[in-house]
Amino acid sequence: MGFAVHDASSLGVVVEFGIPNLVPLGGSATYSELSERSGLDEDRLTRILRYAMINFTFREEPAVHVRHTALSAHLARAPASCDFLRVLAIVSNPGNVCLPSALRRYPSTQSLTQTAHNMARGTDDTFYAWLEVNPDLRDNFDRGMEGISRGGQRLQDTDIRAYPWHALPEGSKVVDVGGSKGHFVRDLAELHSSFSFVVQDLPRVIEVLLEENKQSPTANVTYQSHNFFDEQSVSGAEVYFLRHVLHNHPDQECVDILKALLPALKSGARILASEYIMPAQEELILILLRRQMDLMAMALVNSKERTKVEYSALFARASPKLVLEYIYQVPDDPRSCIFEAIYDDQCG
Ligand SMILES: C[S@@+](CC[C@H](N)C(=O)[O-])C[C@H]1O[C@@H](n2cnc3c(N)ncnc32)[C@H](O)[C@@H]1O
Repeated sequence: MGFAVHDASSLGVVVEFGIPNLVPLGGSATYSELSERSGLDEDRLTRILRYAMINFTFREEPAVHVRHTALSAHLARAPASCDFLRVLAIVSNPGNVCLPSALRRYPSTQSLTQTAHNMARGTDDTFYAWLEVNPDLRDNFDRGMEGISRGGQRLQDTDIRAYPWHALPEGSKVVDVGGSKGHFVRDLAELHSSFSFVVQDLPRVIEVLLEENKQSPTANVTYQSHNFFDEQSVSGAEVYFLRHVLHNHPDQECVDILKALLPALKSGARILASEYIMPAQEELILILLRRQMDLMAMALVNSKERTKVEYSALFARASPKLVLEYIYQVPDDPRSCIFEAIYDDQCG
């Protein structure tokens, strides 16, 4: 287990150098051909791939000829999965491996700047502030968020199916707070043409989005730079959607993010928080994945994956007027759920 870091590092090299797409799906390529195509020297490439083969990623048959397995062929066919794996490899895992020394230095802190990420990168910036000043890594991260949502372990289809979007009034406004590349909102916009959508994120993300969507803008989607710790700038929307935002923050910051929404809420407005939930009991593999995500949240942002009860408590701390109405799930994804809190100005 101590060496398992190289499961991740070898997989990281495979996706970083785009090896899945360099091996023909119906044939083979030699190490020397792959070295030439990828630009990685043959000796290192061979050793990396032979390690990856132990994890059933590629196989060698006959000697020095590399072929696909089901796993490597999946990577060739699913660029979205590779985008997310690249985030793990390039952005997250340097922080993940620093967890032991970070906890030795900071054994009990909730500070966003005393994390394994800070130790790994030698920076005093929070994870997201650091991404803002590293544009290549920022782009890599944003593509990965779209990748995990479109082809990875956190499909946004779950959010589209779990919540009764059709029951919202015609012409509803939905604000996707921390919406990254707007991938969720653009899919939802296709299904609900009467709604209008605002995607909010940090300036660097929105700059890139505006540029990318210049040619073919989606009619009812707009993009806006907004720091979600500041007072919400779009008032009177029907829905404020936070997908995978709270799990990146310690409790107090989550409460601050929710409180920053309050001045914009009309009575009946909904805050929807879509998150993984830490199960009480589940299949072993699902628990492992949740535990892995939980430790990554600890390593990068001093946060945690929370149980349903812990998420519910965050709404109550933000305001007694936020009434947790319902928790939505789809039967085929017990890992994810959408918490719906409705703002009731008569409460509290
Ligand atoms: C884990 S990603 C989730 C992205 C998207 N909601 C999804 O589900 O794919 C968290 C997002 O929050 C954004 N974010 C982080 N800090 C922020 C802040 N202070 N204000 C606004 N957005 C922020 C990040 O840039 C990132 O896009």
